[in-house]
Amino acid sequence: MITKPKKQPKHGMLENVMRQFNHAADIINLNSNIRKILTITNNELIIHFPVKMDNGEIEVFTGYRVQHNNALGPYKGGLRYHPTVDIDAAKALAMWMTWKTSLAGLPYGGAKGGIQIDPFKYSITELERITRRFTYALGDNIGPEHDIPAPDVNTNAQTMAWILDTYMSTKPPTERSKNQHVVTGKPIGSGGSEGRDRATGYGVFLNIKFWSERKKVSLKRKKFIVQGFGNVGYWAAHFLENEGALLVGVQDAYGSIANSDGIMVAELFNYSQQNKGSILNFPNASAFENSDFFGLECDICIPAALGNQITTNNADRIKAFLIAEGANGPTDVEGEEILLKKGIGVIPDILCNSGGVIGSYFEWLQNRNGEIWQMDEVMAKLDKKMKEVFDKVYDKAEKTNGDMRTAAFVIAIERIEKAYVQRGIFP
Ligand SMILES: NC(=O)C1=CN([C@@H]2O[C@H](COP(=O)(O)OP(=O)(O)OC[C@H]3O[C@@H](n4cnc5c(N)ncnc54)[C@H](O)[C@@H]3O)[C@@H](O)[C@H]2O)C=CC1
Ligand SMILES: O=C(O)CCC(=O)C(=O)O
Repeated sequence: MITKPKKQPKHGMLENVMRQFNHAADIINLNSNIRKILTITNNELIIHFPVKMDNGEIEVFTGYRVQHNNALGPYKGGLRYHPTVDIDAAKALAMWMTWKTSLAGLPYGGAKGGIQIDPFKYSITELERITRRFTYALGDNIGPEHDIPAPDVNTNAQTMAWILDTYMSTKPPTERSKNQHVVTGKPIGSGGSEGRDRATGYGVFLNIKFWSERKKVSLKRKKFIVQGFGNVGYWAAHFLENEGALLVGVQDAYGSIANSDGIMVAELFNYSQQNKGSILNFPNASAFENSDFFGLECDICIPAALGNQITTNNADRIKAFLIAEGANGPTDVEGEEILLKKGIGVIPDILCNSGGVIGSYFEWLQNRNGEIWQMDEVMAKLDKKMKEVFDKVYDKAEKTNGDMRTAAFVIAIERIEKAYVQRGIFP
């Protein structure tokens, strides 16, 4: 069994998102001044901050927050704790957030950030101090009506609760309760919303379902594989299994497992919870080489881990008829060209994983309005919104005889372009 963490992908996401943007901008002949604005990020913050470790030593960490564009509303996007977080990764991920929130019709711009850290090397008390010091250092560069972080890779509701508490403690007592929506993805008891935990994975599932309905394909007994069995991968697998599909392969940071007869999602989840979040050595599946993962026999493939996973190295070996991008930027431009040539459907990240930020928007609205929505209400609203956005993208791709990513980018960019033009900046 493979026991060492996998080699992480090289950075290249910034180049990827820029190529995706420029391709769509060329197609719509985007106003050159607006293109200039959207090509750069508004603000880039790099923070070096010291934290006392459990052994009394000081360690200095590097955190990032990049705010790409806020033409449509406050900056919005997650915080990632991972060794690959750097300024280029944060810029790329912030840009994808701008296109995602615009495509979803939300009143938000795009941002992203995080800390360059392997969180598994630190104790929970150290992670709390690191998060609090980072929040303190960010100061009013975040804020409920300015820039609203949320969970991403290796951050969760607990991380958001620490950020909320630290941010609130910097405000006068009379202001504190007005700041609950400075982060989303909080625990339910601290202003979090029902359904936000599953919103991204549920959105991935819905996109697969809507796509299959359009193609008149049943999901019953369809085999699927998932890369990344964290928040997004687990919930997407859970909902797909409920629909009758069969999980046959999983890869996480530690290794790959497969069983062509099916892996029970709940069993694997319970196992990974007791195994420090890893699927390694799961008894009801066999381990195999990481490099063979995307070549597994299956119908649907869900990359739900990091960027640049489907590339020229493996795209031609993919057997699935559909790629549903749970992760941000999992497919690079050349990889996608190969997939499209092979006739494989690709539901692009800015559509496929947008259930998360839509769920965050619902949380933010509840906090702002002093409301508490029930789970069924949240899920019904998410369903409705995802269907609207999916239909827009699918119809546009069909009408223009193009791919869904280009269609999604065109819709997203045109909405921002319209906002700039309406304000009279670019007559
Ligand atoms: N959490 C959210 O609401 C949203 C997350 N996303 C994107 O979904 C992806 C996954 O995020 P989460 O599930 O929240 O993170 P997570 O931290 O909950 O889970 C990440 C999973 O990926 C695995 N992983 C890490 N490195 C890997 C590698 N090199 N190869 C294979 N697996 C690897 C981990 O072992 C873990 O199972 C990221 O790209 C994130 O940006 C997108 C929209 C919203
Ligand atoms: O929920 C949010 O605000 C953003 C989640 C996120 O980081 C993403 O969609 O990539």
